[in-house]
Amino acid sequence: MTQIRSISLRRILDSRGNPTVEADVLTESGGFGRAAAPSGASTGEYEAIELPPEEAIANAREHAVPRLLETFADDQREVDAALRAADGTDNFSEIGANSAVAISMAAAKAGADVLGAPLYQHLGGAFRGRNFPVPLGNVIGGGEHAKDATHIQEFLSAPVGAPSVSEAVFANAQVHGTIGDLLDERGIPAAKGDEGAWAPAVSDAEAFEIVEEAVDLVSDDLGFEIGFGLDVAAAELYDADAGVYRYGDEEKTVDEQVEYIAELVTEYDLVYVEDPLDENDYEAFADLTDRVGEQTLICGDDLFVTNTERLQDGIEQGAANSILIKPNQIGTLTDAFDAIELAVENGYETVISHRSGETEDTTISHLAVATDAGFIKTGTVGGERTAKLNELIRIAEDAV
Ligand SMILES: C=C(OP(=O)(O)O)C(=O)O
Ligand SMILES: [Mg+2]
Repeated sequence: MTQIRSISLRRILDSRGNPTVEADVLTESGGFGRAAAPSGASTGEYEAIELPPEEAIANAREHAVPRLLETFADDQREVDAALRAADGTDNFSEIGANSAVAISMAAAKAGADVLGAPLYQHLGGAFRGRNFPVPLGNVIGGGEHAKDATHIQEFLSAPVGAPSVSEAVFANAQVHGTIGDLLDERGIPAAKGDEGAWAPAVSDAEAFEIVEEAVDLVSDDLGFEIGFGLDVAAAELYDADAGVYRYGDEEKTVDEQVEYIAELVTEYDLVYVEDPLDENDYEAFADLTDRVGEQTLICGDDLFVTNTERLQDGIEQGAANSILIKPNQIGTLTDAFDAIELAVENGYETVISHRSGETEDTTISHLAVATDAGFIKTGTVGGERTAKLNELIRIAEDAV
C-alpha cells in the first residue's frame, strides 16, 4: 500500500479546444498517474455536474486534495470514497465531476504503477475475463455533434464478426474511409463532426443507405460480419411540452417513435440502438425492449447516466438491456464499476464510452478490458479517438 504524496491539477485542452481538467497523482513510493476529464455535448439531464475547469480545480484543491493525501493510491475504493466525502453532494456539484473523475482515474494509474501492473490488470485483477470489446465506430453523425447533418446523432459501425480487436479497429477505419468515397461519388460534401464522423447534410434515410452499403462492401472485402447501430440521442429530439420527437419539420408521437425504431431494427438488422427514446421515458424504453430486445441491444446512455439507482429503476421496469458507461457521468471509477457490476448481475450488456469532447487519455480502453465489456464506443478516426483504439491494440498484444 502506498500513500498519495501529491496531486497536481491543471487546465489542458480537449479535442474541441475547450479547457478541461488534468490530474497528476504521485505516491510516496514514486508511483505516478496522469488522467484527464472528457466532456459531453449531448449531456444527460441527470449526469454529475461538470464545473468550469478553473472552479473545479480551485474547489478540488481546497476540499479534496488534503483529504486524499491520507489515502492509498492502490485502494481505489478508498480514494473514491474520499472524493465523495470531500465533495459532500450526490452529484459532485462542489468539486466538479471533471476534477473528481480526473483524480479518480489518475489515482488508478498511480496504483497500477505502484504495483508494476498495466492498468487493465490492476482494475480487472486475476479473474478478469479474456474477451475484448467490439469497438463501435462512429462513421456518420449529426445531432448535437455537427450542425446541418443527420438528426440521428451517431451511425456506428459494429464489426461483430472480427476475429480480433485489431482487425475490428481497422475494419471501422475502412468503413469510415469507404463512406468518404461513397459521399464523394454522390457529390455530397462532408465536414467532420466532433467525434471525427462524417457530417454530411443528408437525410437520416440517405445516411442509412450509405452506411449499409459501406458496411456491406467492407464486410465482403474482409470476410467477416460487420453490422451497424445507432445513437439516436433522442432526448435532444424530444419536445417535452408537445410530447413529440422532432426530426426537423417532421414529428413523431412516442408510439410512432417506438414503431419507427422497431422497424429500423428489423429493416437494417441493427445490432445496437442507444437512447432511442427520451431519458425520462422508462415506459417507452420498456415497450421497445419488449418488442426488439431479443434482436438487438437497446442501450441507455442519458437514460442511466452510469448511475446505479437509475439502472436499478430500469432493471425493475425492463427498460433497455444494455448500459453505456461513461465514468465522468458519475464522477469516479468506483461508481462506474458499481454500475457495471449491477448491469452484469442483471444480464445487461455493458458498453464503455468516450465523450464527444475528449483528450488523449486511454483509461476507458483499460476499463473495457478489465471489466470484460462487450463493446467500447470510442470513435474511429482523430487523435483523441485513435489514442484509445491503439491502446486497445497494445493491450491485446500484452494480454495474450
Ligand atoms: C458520446 C456521446 O456524446 P456526448 O459525449 O456529447 O454526450 C453520446 O451521446 O453517447
Ligand atoms: Mg449517447
